[in-house]
Amino acid sequence: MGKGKSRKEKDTAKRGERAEGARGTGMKKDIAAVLLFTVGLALFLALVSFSSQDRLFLDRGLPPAGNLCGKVGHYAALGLYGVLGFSALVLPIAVCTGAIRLFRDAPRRLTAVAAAAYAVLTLAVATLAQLFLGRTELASFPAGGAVGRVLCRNAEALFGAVGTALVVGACAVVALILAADLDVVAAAAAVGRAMRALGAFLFHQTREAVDRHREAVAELREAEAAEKARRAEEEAADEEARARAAVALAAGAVEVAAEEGPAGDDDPAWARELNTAPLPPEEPKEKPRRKKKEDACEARPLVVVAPAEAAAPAEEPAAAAEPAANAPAAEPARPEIVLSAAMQEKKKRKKEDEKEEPSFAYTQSGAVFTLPALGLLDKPEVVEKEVDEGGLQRTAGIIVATLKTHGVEGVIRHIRPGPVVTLYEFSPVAGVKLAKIENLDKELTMALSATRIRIIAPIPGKGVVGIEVPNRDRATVFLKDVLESETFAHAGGLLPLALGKNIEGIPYCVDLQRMPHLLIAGTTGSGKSVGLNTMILSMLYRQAPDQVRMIMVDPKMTELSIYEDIPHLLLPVVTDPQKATRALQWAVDEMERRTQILADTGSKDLKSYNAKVEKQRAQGTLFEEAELAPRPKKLVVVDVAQGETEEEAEARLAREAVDAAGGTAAPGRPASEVFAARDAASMGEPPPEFEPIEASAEYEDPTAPPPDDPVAARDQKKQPQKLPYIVVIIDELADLMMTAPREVEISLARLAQKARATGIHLMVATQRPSTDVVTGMIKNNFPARITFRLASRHDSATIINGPGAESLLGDGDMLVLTATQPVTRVQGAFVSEGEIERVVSFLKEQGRPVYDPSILKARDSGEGAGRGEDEDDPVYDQAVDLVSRMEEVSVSKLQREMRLGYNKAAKIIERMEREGVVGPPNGVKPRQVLVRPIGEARAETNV
Ligand SMILES: Nc1ncnc2c1ncn2[C@@H]1O[C@H](COP(=O)(O)OP(=O)(O)OP(=O)(O)O)[C@@H](O)[C@H]1O
Repeated sequence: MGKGKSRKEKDTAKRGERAEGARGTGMKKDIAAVLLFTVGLALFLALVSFSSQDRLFLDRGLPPAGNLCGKVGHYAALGLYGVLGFSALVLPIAVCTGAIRLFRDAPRRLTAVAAAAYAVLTLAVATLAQLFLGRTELASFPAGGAVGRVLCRNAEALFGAVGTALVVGACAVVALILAADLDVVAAAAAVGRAMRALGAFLFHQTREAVDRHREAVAELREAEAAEKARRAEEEAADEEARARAAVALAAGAVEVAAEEGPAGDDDPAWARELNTAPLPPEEPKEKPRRKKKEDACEARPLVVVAPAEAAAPAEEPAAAAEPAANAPAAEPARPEIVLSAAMQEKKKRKKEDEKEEPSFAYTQSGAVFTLPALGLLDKPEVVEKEVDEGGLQRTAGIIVATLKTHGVEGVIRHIRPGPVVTLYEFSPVAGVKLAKIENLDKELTMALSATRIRIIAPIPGKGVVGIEVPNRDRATVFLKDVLESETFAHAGGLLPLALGKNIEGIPYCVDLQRMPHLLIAGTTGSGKSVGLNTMILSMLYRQAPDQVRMIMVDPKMTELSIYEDIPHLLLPVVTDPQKATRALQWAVDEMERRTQILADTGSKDLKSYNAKVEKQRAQGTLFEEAELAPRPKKLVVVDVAQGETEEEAEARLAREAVDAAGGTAAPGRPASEVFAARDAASMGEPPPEFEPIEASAEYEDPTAPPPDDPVAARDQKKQPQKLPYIVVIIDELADLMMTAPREVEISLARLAQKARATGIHLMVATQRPSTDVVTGMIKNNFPARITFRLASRHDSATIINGPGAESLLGDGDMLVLTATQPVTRVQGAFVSEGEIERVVSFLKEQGRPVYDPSILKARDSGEGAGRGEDEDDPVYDQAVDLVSRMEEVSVSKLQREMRLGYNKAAKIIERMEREGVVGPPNGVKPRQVLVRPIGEARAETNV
C-alpha cells in the first residue's frame, strides 16, 4: 500500500512539476514577447523618425533632433537602411508580429515559417525597391540598400528588369501571405469595401457641391432680375420726368413766342425744335445695355476696337437734342467702349443692303462693257457673335500671369478682337528687354492652349508689345464682303487688290500700281492660290479688258486655267515654262517700246501719257503734228509692186489731188503733205490723206497684229490711243526658275526695275521661298511682298526680312509688307471656285480675246533676219521705206512704229547701218537717217 501511494504521490509530484515548468516557460515567453515587441516598436520609431540631418547634431555632440530613439535609434536606423534600404521597415513589423505570436503561444513551427517568410519578404522588398526606386533620390540612402543592390543586379542579369519584377513580386506576395497568415480572399474583400466607402463619400461630397453651386446661381439670377426690374422702373421714371420737363419747356417757349414773336436766331437749336416737336424721340433700347457693359468694364483692360471717336457724337443724336439742363445729370464719367470701325461699317452696310446694287456699266470705250455685279459672289449668312468680354479678360489675365512667372512684369492696356485673331497690347514695366518677351512665345502658346501665337515687339508706332492670339471661333472673310466695303469703293488707283480684313476686322485693300510689283509666298495649303484669285477678281471687278490686260503663267496647270478666254487675257493661260519665258521677254520688249513712247511724248509715266492722249483725243489733235509741223514734206510712195515708175506715181498723185480738191480735207493738216498708200491705187480706195483723223478705239490693243503696211499706217494719222495696263501673274515661280533660271531672273529683274512707269506690273507667287528661287536680284526688285504661312523662321526672313510667317495659322492668314507700310497681318478673303466660274462666264459672255500667238513663238524662228540672212525680207524693205522719211531713228522708235520685237528692230537697224541707210550709234541719241525717199531725192537733185 505504501509503495502504491508513493507512486501516486510521485505521479502527482511529476504533474505538479510539469505544471510548474509550463507556468515558468509561459512567463518567460510572455516576457520575451513583451521585450521583442518593444524592440520592434523602438526599431519602427527609430526607422520612421530617421533623418540624415541628425548627423550634424551628433557630430557636435548633441542629441539628434529628429530621431525618437536618440543616438542609438539614429545609428541603428542608419545601419539598417544602409544594408536593407526601405525593406528595413519590414523588420519591425516582423519582430512585432513574432512578439504577438509568441504571446499567443503559437506553435513553434508556424513561428519559424513566419520568420523565414519575413526574411524572404525583406529581401524581396529590398530588390523591388532597388529595381523601381534605385535611380531616384528619394532618401539619403540607397532605396534597396547594399543587399537590394546586389540582389537586384544579379536578378536583373538573370531575368531582366521585367522578369525580376514579376519573379520577385510573386515571391514577395507569397512571403506576405505566409508571414501574415493572410486570407487573400478576405483581404481583397476588405480592399473592395474600403474603395466602395471612399466612392460613396466622394459622390456625396460632389453632389453637395453641385447643389450649393446651383443655389448660388439661382440666387444670382434672382438678384439680376431684381436689378433689371429696378433699372427699368428708374428709366421709366426718368422718361416720364423728361417728357414732363419737355412739355413744360414747350409750354414756356410757346408763351414766350406768343409774347416776343417767332424764335430769333439767338435761340438755342433745341428750343426751336421744341416749337415743332414737343416730345423728344424715344431713346434706342440698346443704350442702357451698353451702359451696363461699360460699368462692368471698370478697372479692367478696356475692350477697344478701333479709333472711331469721330463717329461717336453722331451716334448720340438724341442726347445732343436734349435740353442743356438735363445733360450734366444724365452723363456721369465712366469708361468708354468705342465701337470698332469695322462694326460701324457693318452697321452702315446693313442699311445700304436695302438700297439697290449700283450699276457698274463701263462705257468709256466704244463698246459698252459691263463690269461683273457683286451678286455673282456668295455671301453666306453669318451669325454675328457678341464679343466674349469675359473670355478676353481671362486670356489677358493668363498672359500677364505667364509673363510674370517668367520675370516679365507689365499690364495689358487694350484688347482688340478681330475676325481671326485678337490682339492684346501689353505694356511691360521699364527695363524689360523686348527680346525676352519675344522668346516667351512657346510658354504663352502653352499657357493659352493656343495653336500658335505671334508676338510683335514692339508694335511700330505704338510703344507696346502686341500678342496675337487666335480666336477659338475663326470667322471666314468673304470676298463679297470686302468688295462691297467702303474701303474698296474708295480705294484709289486702277489696280486695287481686295486682300481681306486686318486684325481689327477692317477691310484691307492695296493698290498694285503703287506697289508696283508683288511677290507672294506660302507653303502648300496656306491659302496662296485663293489669295491670288481674290486679287485677280478685284481687278476684274474694277477694270474693263481694254484698260487692263493680263498674262497668266500657271506651270502647275491647276489654278489659273479657270480664267482661260476671259477678254482681259493677252495670251491663253501659259502653262509651258518655255513659253512663259518668251512671254516674259515679250513683256520686256513691250516695256522698251512703251518707254520710248513715253520719252517721245515727254510723259513721266503711263498715267500722264494716257491723260495726254485723252486731251489730244478731245481736241482732235495728234502727237506727231508738233514734230512734223516745221518740216512739211511732199512724200510720194511708188507702187513698185505694180511696176509703177516715179513719174507715173507723181502723175497719179496729181490726179488724185485734183479729184480730191472738191472733197474734204483733213482739218488742221498741211495742204502740202500728201500721202499715198502703197496699195491704195490698186485697191481703188480713196487715198487716206483726204480722210478726217480716223477715230480709233480709246485704248490700244496690244494683241492687234502688226500693220500690213507700216508706212501707210504711220501716215494714216489715227487718233492716239491710250495704253492699257498689263499685269503679269505667275503662279509658281519655282517651276520657271527650274527651266530657265537666268532668262527668267533677268526678265523679272528688268521688268521690276523699269516697268512701273510703263504700266506693266508683276504678281509672282511661289511656295518655295528658297534663295535659288527668290534670288537676291528678284527679291531686291520686289519691295512689296505678301506671305502666307511658311515652314520656318528662315523662310519668313527671306520674304519679310524677319520672323512671323511661321506663326501664321494657314487658311488665308497672311502678312503684308509694302515699301511704305510696316508688316500688317490680314485674314485673306475667301472665294470659291464656283464664284470664280460665275464671274468668268459673265466676262466671257461679253467677248473673247484675240490672242497674238507670235508672242509665244521662239524669237529666232519668229523674227528671222540675221546678219545677211534674209536679203528679201519684206519687213526690212518696209522699214527702209519708213525710215527714209525720218530725220532720226532709234531701235525703239522703229519697234514702236512697226510693232516689232526689240531684237528684230535692233537687227534691222544694224543691217541698215551696214548698208548705209542710217548712221552709226550716237550715244543715247537716235541715229541719223542718211537716205531720202526716192521722189524727194530726185526733186533735191533737180533743184
Ligand atoms: N481666305 C481663306 N479663308 C478660309 N479658308 C481658306 C482661305 N484661303 C484658303 N483657305 C482654305 O485653305 C485651302 C487651301 O488653300 P489654297 O489652295 O489657296 O492653298 P495653296 O497655298 O494655294 O496650296 P497649293 O500651293 O497646294 O495650291 C482651301 O481649300 C481653303 O479651304
